[in-house]
Amino acid sequence: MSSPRSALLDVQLQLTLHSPDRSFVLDVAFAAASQRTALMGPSGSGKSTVLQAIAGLMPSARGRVRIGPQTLLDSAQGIDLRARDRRVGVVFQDYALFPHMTVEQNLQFGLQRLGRRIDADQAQRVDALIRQFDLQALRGGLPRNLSGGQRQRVALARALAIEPRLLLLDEPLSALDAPLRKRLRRELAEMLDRVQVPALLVTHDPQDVEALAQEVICIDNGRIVDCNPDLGEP
Ligand SMILES: Nc1ncnc2c1ncn2[C@@H]1O[C@H](COP(=O)(O)OP(=O)(O)OP(=O)(O)O)[C@@H](O)[C@H]1O
Repeated sequence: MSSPRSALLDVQLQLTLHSPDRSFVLDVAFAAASQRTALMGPSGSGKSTVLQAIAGLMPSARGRVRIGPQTLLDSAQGIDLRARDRRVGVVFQDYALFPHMTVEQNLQFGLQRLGRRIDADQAQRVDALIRQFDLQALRGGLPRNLSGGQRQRVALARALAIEPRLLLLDEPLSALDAPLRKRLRRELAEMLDRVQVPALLVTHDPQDVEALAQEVICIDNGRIVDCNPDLGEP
């Protein structure tokens, strides 16, 4: 498949996951031109696997991943950047904050190289994110003492600390109850507008798509499918 020149995100991935009793084959190709794209599909269809492969967390993935002009993976050309070098920020379903680290340490984590302290520019960036996401009063607190909304802000700020080329959000609202979900959906939309980093967002919820995405890609059983299949009605 050729990649449209205007694509922000150009993805073509093949991989197989094996367990003793079954295998799952993922074979997808899609391009997204929008700043915010939703990836929708039923449970088990491969959404998280796509995000992990884009982030470089699936070593067996083959194919191609480009963000604008940057190639992160091109198996035909022998390019396969390590996860750290891809500069892809991930917000996991349950936020995956490090429980023993403070808010500030969570934000610093992605910037640290083994055994080294972060430099002055990086510390400034963390400070700016703490201000931007209104986390000043919480910077020394531990994740277990934060509300769902505060955790979401920390997770997003942490993903942005690495100055990502792309943000991947894996069901960022699914851990929340309905009223909070509604409020945080709005806040997330505003935050994503503000940060101006392209985002690919996994969700099951059409309301998330409406509020957060300009384009939708649908996946089923490891394949890209038509989001609005023609039902053959007159
Ligand atoms: N090691 C493995 N061996 C075989 N199949 C696996 C393995 N790991 C995951 N799978 C399967 O891969 C498929 C895709 O999983 P994935 O987590 O990407 O789905 P998903 O669309 O994100 O689902 P959900 O919406 O429930 O989070 C699932 O059917 C899952 O059972």
